[in-house]
Amino acid sequence: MRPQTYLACLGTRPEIIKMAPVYRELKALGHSVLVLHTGQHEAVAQALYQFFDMPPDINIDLQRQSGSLAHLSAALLSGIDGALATLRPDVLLVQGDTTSALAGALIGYYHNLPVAHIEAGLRTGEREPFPEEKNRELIGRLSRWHFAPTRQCKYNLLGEGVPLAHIFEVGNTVIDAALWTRERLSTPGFDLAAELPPPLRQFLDTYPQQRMVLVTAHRRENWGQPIRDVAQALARLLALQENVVAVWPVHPNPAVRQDVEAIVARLPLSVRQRICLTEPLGYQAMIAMLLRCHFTLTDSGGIQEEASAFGKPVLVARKSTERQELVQAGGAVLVGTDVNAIVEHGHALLTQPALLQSMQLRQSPFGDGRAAARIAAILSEAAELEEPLPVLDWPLPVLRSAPSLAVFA
Ligand SMILES: CC(=O)N[C@@H]1[C@@H](OP(=O)(O)OP(=O)(O)OC[C@H]2O[C@@H](n3ccc(=O)[nH]c3=O)[C@H](O)[C@@H]2O)O[C@H](CO)[C@@H](O)[C@@H]1O
Repeated sequence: MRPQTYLACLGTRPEIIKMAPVYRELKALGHSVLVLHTGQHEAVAQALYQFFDMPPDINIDLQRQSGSLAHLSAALLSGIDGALATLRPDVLLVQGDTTSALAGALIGYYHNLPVAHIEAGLRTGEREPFPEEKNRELIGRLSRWHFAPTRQCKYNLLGEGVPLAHIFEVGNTVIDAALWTRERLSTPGFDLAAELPPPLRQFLDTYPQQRMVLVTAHRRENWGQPIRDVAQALARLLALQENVVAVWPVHPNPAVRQDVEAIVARLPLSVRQRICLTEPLGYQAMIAMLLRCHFTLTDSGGIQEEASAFGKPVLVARKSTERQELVQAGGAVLVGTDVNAIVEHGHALLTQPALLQSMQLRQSPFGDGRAAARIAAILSEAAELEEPLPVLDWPLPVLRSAPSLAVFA
């Protein structure tokens, strides 16, 4: 084996969760893996790095002057560029569709480094999710290895001209992370109560038997009225079902938090007391809540994937999804943020056991928990064969002579 140095460039909660299994597997094969934390999600990041035993080697001091994506991108580009001045990794690893991942891939390209894209090929084919859809398309144009979680993702990449030899269908590393974490929850001596924020602990003690709906909402396109509608729908659902409670880890974004809190504060006590709005949860607590819930109502990508690994039905609070596999397998319904649609589907899941059962998948369409091991093996094998590792050798086809316009008709 020829040991390589990999640089994982990442900065948000879901990237840390999804990169951790790859970090672990590459290290287990004897490679060196450096971690560059971009600082995009500061509040929750350090606890996650600690949980996954993946300490950052470099932290960018990200000065955010505003909420603007342009400022964020500019700061990330110069921060990652600066960090690379002192490092010479063989391969740059990026994950998913964040602004950190796009900036990392672009800087990799500027520095002539081969880029490996983990979770490649997800597409809605629409403008939304904004800006993630465009981020992942662009990362696709900059990457040497495309680690597609599903067959559909592989087809999406083939349709964009990525050569088959560069695409590897491996599953999603989030399933690895979720199954690993579930195992830790059952380690003798593990104290879940210590991982829960005290108000949530108290809430679960008050409602030990009640069916629980786990809610999250944070997508940019849902800010404002759509998230308020999700909160209204939840309130109506709980008003219809007295024996049901909800846990909602509210995204730290002040706009999201204020909206949700204001709506819940105005509800009658009989409903309000059955909704636990909590701060963002640590990963073990989050996995425990997923295992405990009846179903989840979410606009999060990672939660859809994790829920499928645990056989939990998902109501997807979005207009479009890049995770059609779950809808097609019957594990999720795309309900959007329409109040009536959410109430109708939520009520059906709470009152029709056969429907609930039909949505409890036995197998996740997103993988079997071995995605990271496959990724590490593929990268190691490439390092054996190629000297030096090629950066990008799949140029788009260029038309050398003007074709007749009929070709485009
Ligand atoms: C458009 C889209 O779908 N894009 C996705 C987006 O990520 P997302 O939508 O999945 O983002 P979030 O919902 O923030 O994170 C989810 C993770 O956080 C855990 N969690 C959540 C709440 C909490 O209180 N405590 C926690 O621990 C949770 O279990 C889960 O693992 O970016 C990723 C990175 O590139 C992409 O991979 C991915 O396609």
